[in-house]
Amino acid sequence: MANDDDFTFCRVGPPVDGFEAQKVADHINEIHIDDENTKAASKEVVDGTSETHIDNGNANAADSSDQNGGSLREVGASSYKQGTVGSLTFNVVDASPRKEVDQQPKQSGQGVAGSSNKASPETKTPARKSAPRAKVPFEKGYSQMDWLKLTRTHPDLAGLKGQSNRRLISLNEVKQNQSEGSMWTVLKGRVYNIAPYMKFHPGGVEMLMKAVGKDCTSLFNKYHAWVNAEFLLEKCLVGILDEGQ
Ligand code: HEM
Repeated sequence: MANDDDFTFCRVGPPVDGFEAQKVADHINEIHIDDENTKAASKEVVDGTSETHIDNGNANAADSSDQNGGSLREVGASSYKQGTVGSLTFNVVDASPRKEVDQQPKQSGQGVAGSSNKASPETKTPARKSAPRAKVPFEKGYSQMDWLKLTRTHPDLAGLKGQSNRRLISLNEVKQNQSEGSMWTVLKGRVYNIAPYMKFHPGGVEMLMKAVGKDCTSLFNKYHAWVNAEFLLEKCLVGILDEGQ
């Protein structure tokens, strides 16, 4: 060995047969290294002056650095320590696999994908069950913006021809309006002519056709309770459903 004062060793075991530790260090039994990864104490051969205690953990890092002049550095997946005892310097390399504690923050980062972090309730991301989207690409000129423009410019989208839209309408009358320009539906107690909205409906014509001639409130709520139909269909209002009939 070129420099007798410099020891570098990797997690050595207890002295092997025939090796007399006492000849190398007087206080060999007072020296121990606690490794949190294994909790197994390894006895190291150094020139002990007083008890030397090295913890492989952040909480006690001061023990190793301050008292013994050692330092802790992270080298890839292993930890690497350098310490001094008396005039001797020594290095401890822990090449054991990283503990689960180190892996936990990484797992919580993956929580968004909602896959493999079942063990910890804190890191669990609530699984959001949403219905599969069934939006239909709109034809040119039939976007929601185009619909809003039309509602502002068209004089009679409902097809009222001068009639009041506060009129009470029976469900029977709603059923009778299922022709091309006059497709009535009931939504939340109001009767609308949805014929002009057909090609603008983001869920497609086929879906909206299911609403024609009947009360579509439950279907509407099933797919998109959040949609503000009162606003969207304001100009399509024909009347109020006569609940009594
Ligand atoms: C009667 C008035 C209705 C209006 C004003 C209306 C309006 C809308 C609007 C604004 C959207 C886009 C929602 C979004 O982007 O989040 C939409 C999507 C949709 N609508 Fe309607 N809708 C009506 C009725 C219905 C009915 C009766 C059905 C089913 C039979 C239906 C089925 C759908 C579907 C499947 C979508 C696509 C949902 C998605 O993107 O996840 N709609 N509708």
